[in-house]
Amino acid sequence: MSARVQVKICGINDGAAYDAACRAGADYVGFVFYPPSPRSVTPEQAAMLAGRTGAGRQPLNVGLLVDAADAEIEAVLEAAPLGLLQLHGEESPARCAAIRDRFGLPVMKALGIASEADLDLLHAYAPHVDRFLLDAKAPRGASLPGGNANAFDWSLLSGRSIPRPWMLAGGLNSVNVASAIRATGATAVDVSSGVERLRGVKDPVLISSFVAAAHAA
Ligand SMILES: O=C(O)c1ccccc1NCC(=O)[C@H](O)[C@H](O)COP(=O)(O)O
Repeated sequence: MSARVQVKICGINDGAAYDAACRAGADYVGFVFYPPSPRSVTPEQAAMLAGRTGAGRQPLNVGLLVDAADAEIEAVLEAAPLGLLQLHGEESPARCAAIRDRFGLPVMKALGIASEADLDLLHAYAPHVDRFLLDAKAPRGASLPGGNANAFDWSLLSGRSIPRPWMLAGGLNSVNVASAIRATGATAVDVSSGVERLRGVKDPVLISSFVAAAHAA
């Protein structure tokens, strides 16, 4: 029997969503430390959310940063108990390595995938990161580098060996997540827009149905 697919709910910014993710059995929750995002939280808000107990298992807290300077990462880590840093900007392999060394936390590099050429980058990053998050590229003119509800061509991943553990992201929801898992062989999935009622507002019912659909796949 194959292991259950892991689930990350990204962009948690209120207690009801955090509790719903815990109750549903999400493995990871993502806190967005990027003020232009409607999902953004302060380090103190993330700490409050991560400190909630009583709604089931505690997921691993993931801090999402976009081209953050060391001082910003330091300020986040002083307040928020994170277990994984998701780098979602233009961080180079060397910058990923420097962040991993300096802060002593595992690093997950997000890569936008639109073509085979984007997958070639995996090899440059692999020695310097612990995981990949394979996401759609932001559409031209998008205000955010991620969390845009668009999917990439999953067939690009079929038969590919990815040189680190990885999560599939981009335009997933409870209706398409099983097909996405079948098409790509993903063993972990990440969602943000697909569990929102309005942009930036998570819906506990959608969180629960997404996790159930991923686990049933
Ligand atoms: O979600 C954001 O607001 C965000 C802001 C800046 C950089 C990345 C961001 N989100 C990245 C994520 O991890 C999303 O979960 C991933 O892109 C999938 O998003 P969606 O297609 O909306 O499910």
